[in-house]
Amino acid sequence: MHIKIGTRASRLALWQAEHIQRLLEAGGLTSELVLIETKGDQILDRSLAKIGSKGVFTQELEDQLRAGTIDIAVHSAKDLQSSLPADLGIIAFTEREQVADVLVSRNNALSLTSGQPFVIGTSSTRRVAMLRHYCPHIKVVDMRGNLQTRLRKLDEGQCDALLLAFAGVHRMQYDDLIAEHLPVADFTPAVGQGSIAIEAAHTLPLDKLEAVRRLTNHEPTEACLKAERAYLRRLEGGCSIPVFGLATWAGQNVSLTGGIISLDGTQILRETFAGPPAEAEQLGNQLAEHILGLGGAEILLSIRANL
Ligand SMILES: NCc1[nH]cc(CCC(=O)O)c1CC(=O)O
Repeated sequence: MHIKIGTRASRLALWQAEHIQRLLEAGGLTSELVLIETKGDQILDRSLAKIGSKGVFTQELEDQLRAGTIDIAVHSAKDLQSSLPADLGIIAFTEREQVADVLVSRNNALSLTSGQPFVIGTSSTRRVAMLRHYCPHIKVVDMRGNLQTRLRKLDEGQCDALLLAFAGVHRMQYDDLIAEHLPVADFTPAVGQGSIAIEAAHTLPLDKLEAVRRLTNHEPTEACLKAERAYLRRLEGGCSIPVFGLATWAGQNVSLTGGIISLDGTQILRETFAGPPAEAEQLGNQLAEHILGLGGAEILLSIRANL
């Protein structure tokens, strides 16, 4: 069996696609990569929040899934919108990498807890809001582009440090630049961070779907991501809304922590619910209802009005 894998062409996207290739190859499947450019790769002068987050890194891949020119599309789970079109679905989530955000700098002595002021480059509304909340002494500058572009801007002196997902930094082998791992209890990651999602059209032949799923899907991660994504979906948050969520597999249960933070960092809500993995999506929905009831609905309205 031969699988055509659609992927973006950034180094991180290629690492992810090649990771999937290795998993397929270990099970005796051959595959090829089809490189596809998305709007998010082309438009680099505007913030993601302004482009509109919906499908900005995924639309062109989804078009080719429908056309059948690729069998599967590989995405960072974090970049995949929480509601997929009816004719597409996620068929697998890979085992999750460490989920935390890390502080990346040429100066390994930098620390967010030391109280020393410095400048961080990030374009993530979640990270900006959390920095304002937990680290008001830190100045934040907007910084887009792929990892390599951001590191170049760091070296040009546009900032002293970046705030990034450990998963991407590690996969690109920049571990030497990690000055600090941030605690997930405060800097709760974005939904899906650290896992790779495989998307397919419902027209994908069943034998291919089953083979890909058997070789790449990690069930505990899948249950966690279902809970997180249901939470995000209920809040209708794309990746540009500062909603966060992290589920872990705890004994027999999935434990889901999720919340929302206002853009200026002044208001933050975060709660934890647990339940059986078979009801992961209900768990996400229940937590979302709870957060909305606590005042999350008002925070969400003001975020939408200000993005
Ligand atoms: N939004 C961009 C993006 N999508 C996935 C990752 C990192 C790897 C991952 O979490 O899967 C990143 C960069 C970052 O946030 O640092």
